[in-house]
Amino acid sequence: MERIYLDNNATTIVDPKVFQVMEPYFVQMYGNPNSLHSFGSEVKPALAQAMEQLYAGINASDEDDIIVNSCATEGNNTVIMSAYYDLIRNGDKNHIITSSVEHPAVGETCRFLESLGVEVTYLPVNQEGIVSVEDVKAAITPRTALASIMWANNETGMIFPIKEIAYACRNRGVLFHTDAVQAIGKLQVNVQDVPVDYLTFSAHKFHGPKGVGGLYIREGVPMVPLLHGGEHMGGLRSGTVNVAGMVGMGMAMELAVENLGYEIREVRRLRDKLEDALLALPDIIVVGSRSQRTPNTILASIRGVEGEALIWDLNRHGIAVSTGSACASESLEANPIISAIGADKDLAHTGVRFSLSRFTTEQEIDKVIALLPKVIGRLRDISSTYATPGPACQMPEPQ
Ligand SMILES: Cc1ncc(COP(=O)(O)O)c(CNc2co[nH]c2=O)c1O
Repeated sequence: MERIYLDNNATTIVDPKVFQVMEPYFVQMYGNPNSLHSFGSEVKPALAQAMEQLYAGINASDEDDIIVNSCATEGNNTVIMSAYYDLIRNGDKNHIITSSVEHPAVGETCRFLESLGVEVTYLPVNQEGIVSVEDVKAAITPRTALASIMWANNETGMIFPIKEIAYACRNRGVLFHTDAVQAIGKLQVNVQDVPVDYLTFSAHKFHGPKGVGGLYIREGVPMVPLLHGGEHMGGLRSGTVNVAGMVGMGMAMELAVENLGYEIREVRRLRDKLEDALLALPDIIVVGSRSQRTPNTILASIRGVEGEALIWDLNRHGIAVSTGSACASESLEANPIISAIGADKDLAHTGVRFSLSRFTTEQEIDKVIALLPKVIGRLRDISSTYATPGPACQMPEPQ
């Protein structure tokens, strides 16, 4: 059976060009870059080039740092724990600001710090699923150590006003971190234009390998390492460098920037084609306006159809989608994002996320469009809660 992959916000295929540059560092040039002999020294030029690609990809200046780690979960933990060690445990701060729709790598790390006595403000989102910069400003106190707000949400694709939030934090002397995992390769990320202090990303979200990520640290801002035990990454992240992974991530970053125009035009066109077909069916809503959304993502709520049921039915036809972050895929709980925007309980159990990539083809989208009415119709026919097409789905009234 031909399979169609529409879960790119969970992970992406490694671009063949990325795999090609990685391969030699598994079986030919496999030395440890810290070794003094030729096996170690021969890999250094590739690491230097990869670092240049990462700096160029987010327009970082030479004075800034980018540390290569294992993933965005590690990067998010590193930033938040650094704020705790440096500013809260050893300083006079005791407050962190984040949003109620962050990836668990931020949300659960903040909850862990609450167990250590840190005060955390979880900002709400509006019915579009977006955090307001006014809410960030209002939440800042003299004891706020850090604000951490994602650039784009992994379930809805909604893009947050990060430039405004970054300036609001800078003007009030608060360090600002953004989780840019769902932004790299989908919108322009320029740290000269957007004054973030920390920024995290993960290679497997933009056609690089799993198990390698990056943490950007602006010159002069504090960083207490999470991992100790060696001088790797200037002592900011100990552990033998994942040479092949770093080389692959550098190339993936270069290609992500190179293909941004295609993503914004062509991937968006295919996403809109699929979204239009979904909205032509009765009792379906999509979270958030397209103009405020990453070009590849649709979070749809399909009245009368449990999200998991639709996933399994589509999976039987070879189509891969998800109810949201893979981390939550096993749970049958209401989709927290749809709940957060104020939609009713029934809708919150019917969320399904479609996320495309530059490798998605028009033929694949056409096949999914042809199949959806049958799959949704079958599930509604056997649903105990869905009788006939209800009133056109209304987004909840603004509170
Ligand atoms: C915004 C965001 N931050 C952090 C992470 C964690 O990245 P990792 O540490 O490299 O895994 C993810 C992964 N998000 C998803 C993983 O599966 N479905 C998702 O939406 C994410 O979307």
